[in-house]
Amino acid sequence: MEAMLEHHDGIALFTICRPEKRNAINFAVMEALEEAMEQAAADRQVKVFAITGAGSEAFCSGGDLSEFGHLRGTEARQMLMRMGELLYRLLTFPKPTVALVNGTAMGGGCELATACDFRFAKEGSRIGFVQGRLGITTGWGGASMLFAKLPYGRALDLLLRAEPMTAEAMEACGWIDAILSAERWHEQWRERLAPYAARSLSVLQAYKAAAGEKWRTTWFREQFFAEIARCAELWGSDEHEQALRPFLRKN
Ligand SMILES: CCC(=O)SCCNC(=O)CCNC(=O)[C@H](O)C(C)(C)COP(=O)(O)OP(=O)(O)OC[C@H]1O[C@@H](n2cnc3c(N)ncnc32)[C@H](O)[C@@H]1OP(=O)(O)O
Repeated sequence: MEAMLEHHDGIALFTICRPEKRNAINFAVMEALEEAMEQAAADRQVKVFAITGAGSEAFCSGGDLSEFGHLRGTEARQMLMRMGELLYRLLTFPKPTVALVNGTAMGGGCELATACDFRFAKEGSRIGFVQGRLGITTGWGGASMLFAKLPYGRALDLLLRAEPMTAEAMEACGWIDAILSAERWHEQWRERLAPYAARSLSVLQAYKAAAGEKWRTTWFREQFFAEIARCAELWGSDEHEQALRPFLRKN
């Protein structure tokens, strides 16, 4: 089982279940995420959609490099567009969404979390938009979302540094909404989400409809998918191939 969907007190919790790969996203996880979002959007008992990773090490290490690292040309572009479409759907989801960052988040794992309305991180988590060190850019719309959600200089700094940051640094720049205790992680994120789940579905959906206007403009959509197309160009570059070589040799 690559992922699962559980329900707790009005919260639909989607868990990526690949701890041995630090919860990297492969095609099976994409499919499971698509199904989970469809179910959670349609289920009137669900008030909040949350995403986390299995195990105690990682939230999500981004795209599965052993599955995606060999993709070239059209195949790479299709993979990036597919996940980009899913993250755009998550960004415009009709109910509040939360990334429960329970450990390391790297690359596309940070893009996944950025697409959510809120990001709560377990203390000690390391978070990095590391794509720039791999000869690529964010390829799932992450930069477009980041520029819209953080002050311009903070967003650009994270992307250009392309290095793992502490949870404290990510909270200071506004990406993390709250750092929660490692010992009381499950209890604390439930406490944080309970007030949202206590609101009526019609109120939640009305606020999300208002929030969604910003993302549905032609300008934003074009920027979001142009970013993905640019990453697809870089995916086949020598710089990216060289950066992945040590990883692909090992896997
Ligand atoms: C789509 C575009 C993108 O997402 S580009 C960004 C892709 N992601 C990355 O570059 C992150 C690569 N991974 C790492 O830096 C580290 O594994 C992190 C996440 C920091 C975790 O470190 P650590 O806890 O020490 O674990 P580790 O490196 O020993 O890894 C454990 C096993 O998991 C695997 N793994 C990890 N990340 C990925 C990944 N993205 N795709 C596929 N496999 C991954 C490692 O290869 C390792 O496997 P094994 O135990 O050696 O077989």
